[in-house]
Amino acid sequence: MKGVLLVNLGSPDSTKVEDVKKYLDEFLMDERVIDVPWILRAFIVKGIILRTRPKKSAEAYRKIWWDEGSPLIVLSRRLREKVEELVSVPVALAMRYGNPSLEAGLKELYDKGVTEVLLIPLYPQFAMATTETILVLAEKLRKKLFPDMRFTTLPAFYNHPDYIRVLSVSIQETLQNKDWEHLLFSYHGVPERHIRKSDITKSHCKIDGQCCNTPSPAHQFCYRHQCYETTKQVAAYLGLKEGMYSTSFQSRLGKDPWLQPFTDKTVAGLAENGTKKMAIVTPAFVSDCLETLEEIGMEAREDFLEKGGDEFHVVPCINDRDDWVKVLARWMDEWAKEEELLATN
Ligand SMILES: C=CC1=C(C)c2cc3[nH]c(cc4nc(cc5[nH]c(cc1n2)c(C)c5CCC(=O)O)C(CCC(=O)O)=C4C)c(C)c3C=C
Ligand SMILES: [Fe+2]
Ligand SMILES: [Fe+2]
Repeated sequence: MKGVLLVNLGSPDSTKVEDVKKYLDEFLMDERVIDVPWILRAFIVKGIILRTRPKKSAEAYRKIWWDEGSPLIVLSRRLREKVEELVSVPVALAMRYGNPSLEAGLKELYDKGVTEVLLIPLYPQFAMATTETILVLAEKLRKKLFPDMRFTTLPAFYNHPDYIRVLSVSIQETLQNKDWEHLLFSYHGVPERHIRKSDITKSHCKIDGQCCNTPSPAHQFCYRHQCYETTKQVAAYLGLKEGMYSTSFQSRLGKDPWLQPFTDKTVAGLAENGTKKMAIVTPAFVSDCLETLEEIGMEAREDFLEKGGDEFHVVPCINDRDDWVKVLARWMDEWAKEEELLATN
């Protein structure tokens, strides 16, 4: 029997400092997130980051937490419920870190008799720190606990026409009747090293002005290329002219070089250069979360207005929009009917 597992990043169980610490410990000790040898990672994470960050992050989570819980979890649950109503196979939900765990999600399907699983990492663009770590853990759990299960993975959908349409329409709807001079596409950042590590050609990704526009097999796993491609295709769909939009990367951590330009500097620069009305969309996130609601919706907004901007419009993530639910359900049905996944890719 077939079934689907939707997998998102995860959140702490509550906004208590100890729960945030437990979540950050599991998240940041992942070798695909902080990709240094274990001993150094343990020193950085346990010896430095976990001493101060949980308190600060817990305060940030408190500002965005909903009565039902973490926005990311609540929105992912709503997505699962809505999708399951439209498809003929069971759909479970799991988080890479925290709860409901990947193990619990697989077990839920297994207990229903599912042995053929479609894994859907809820990330439009591939990254070692997101998609890859889900697939690695899922395979580890399969081997150990569910050896008769078989997995198929939904490929990154950063350029799929259905996804581009849903994202573009969500932008159109949010910005209709609003004035804006510049639309910023802000993606979660990653260290530059992650891009080089995922380069299957070992020589393509120079992280310069050219590589992401030069066709290469490396782009199948290049987060930076995939982000720029999402921007390009949405801009084409919306008919945006050059100069009206740009791409940036947010949420950096630590001292390594991370993908640039940075969102905070870009937002400040726009205000300082006289942009009065801006809009921002965050396509690396399918569900609204700490990084969109607090970092963009609160911090970036405040900074833009303080530096002279007048209007700051935030486009919500695609969350559980009906058109997105229908697209996901169609992809699942195509897989269940053994058609080629994302055949238009
Ligand atoms: C080295 C650190 C990090 C990498 C690499 C990274 C990549 C990455 N993350 C997301 C999506 C999300 N990240 C979120 C929170 C978050 N991310 C990091 C660090 C890295 N992320 C931290 C420390 C945190 C926790 C919050 C904080 O203390 O600032 C979230 C929000 C989770 C929530 O509960 O709301 C998401 C979603 C992507 C897509 C990505 C690489 C492409
Ligand atoms: Fe992150
Ligand atoms: Fe590139």
